[in-house]
Amino acid sequence: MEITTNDIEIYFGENQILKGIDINISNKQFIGIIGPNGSGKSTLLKCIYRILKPSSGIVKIDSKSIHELTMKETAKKMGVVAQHNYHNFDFSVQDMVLMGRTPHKRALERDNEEDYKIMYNALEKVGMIDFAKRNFNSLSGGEQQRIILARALAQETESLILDEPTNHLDIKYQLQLLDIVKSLNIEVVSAIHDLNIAAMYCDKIYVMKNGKIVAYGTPQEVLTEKLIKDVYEVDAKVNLDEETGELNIIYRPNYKSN
Ligand SMILES: Nc1ncnc2c1ncn2[C@@H]1O[C@H](COP(=O)(O)OP(=O)(O)OP(=O)(O)O)[C@@H](O)[C@H]1O
Repeated sequence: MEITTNDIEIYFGENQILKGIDINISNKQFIGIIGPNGSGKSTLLKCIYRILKPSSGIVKIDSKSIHELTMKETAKKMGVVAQHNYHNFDFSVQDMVLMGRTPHKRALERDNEEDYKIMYNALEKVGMIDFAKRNFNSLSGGEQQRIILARALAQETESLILDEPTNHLDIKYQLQLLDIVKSLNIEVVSAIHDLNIAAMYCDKIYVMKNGKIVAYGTPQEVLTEKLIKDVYEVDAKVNLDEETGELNIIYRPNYKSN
């Protein structure tokens, strides 16, 4: 499946937050979106998963505008793991994950055995099976994040949209979450702050600054010392591990530069 955005612009009041964004997510690639705080990453993702309507431009799934699709059709195509998980109602963990099945069901159709199987599989996959009966709001931030991933897995979509999915996670679960996502072998687009994580998992990276895409390419092409300085105003040393071919980014704090 393919997701594209054509010349997306969005204003909040007089402020233009996205200034003509063209991106493409296809070929089962893991696409990262990086950029400083406030550069527009979440806003772009929200346009893709239909929380926001762009002021102009279109988002397409397989060359069809998403606004020609029903919400249910969209929810069969893309699952979302976003940053804020606050829920007013205190659902049980298993009910949260079963919600992922909604797009596959008719109105008022009850969850069947197959849905329960998918829910338990998803909980197993994220290592949260023992939490099935707990209340979602009683979980830690990291546990909640893994449940939200389980819900997206239960949705069995053709693509995933992730907005800082590893925010609350310790390093083990950061890697676990992204390993699970990577193993799905579907199109993924993810906003990521940690550049080393981006280097490890992304096939391609878009770099945003002030509402524009300022660079695009493989991690090795994009994550240069110059770009990190230009975009983040941070001095860094980028090493390429010859054995693994992996990038390793080390930051230089200001107090060490003087
Ligand atoms: N509903 C809104 N009304 C007004 N301004 C908004 C709204 N939503 C976002 N913004 C502004 O748009 C800009 C981009 O926000 P966005 O959340 O997309 O950035 P981001 O790159 O995801 O940042 P972060 O790395 O901090 O999560 C910010 O300056 C933010 O304050």
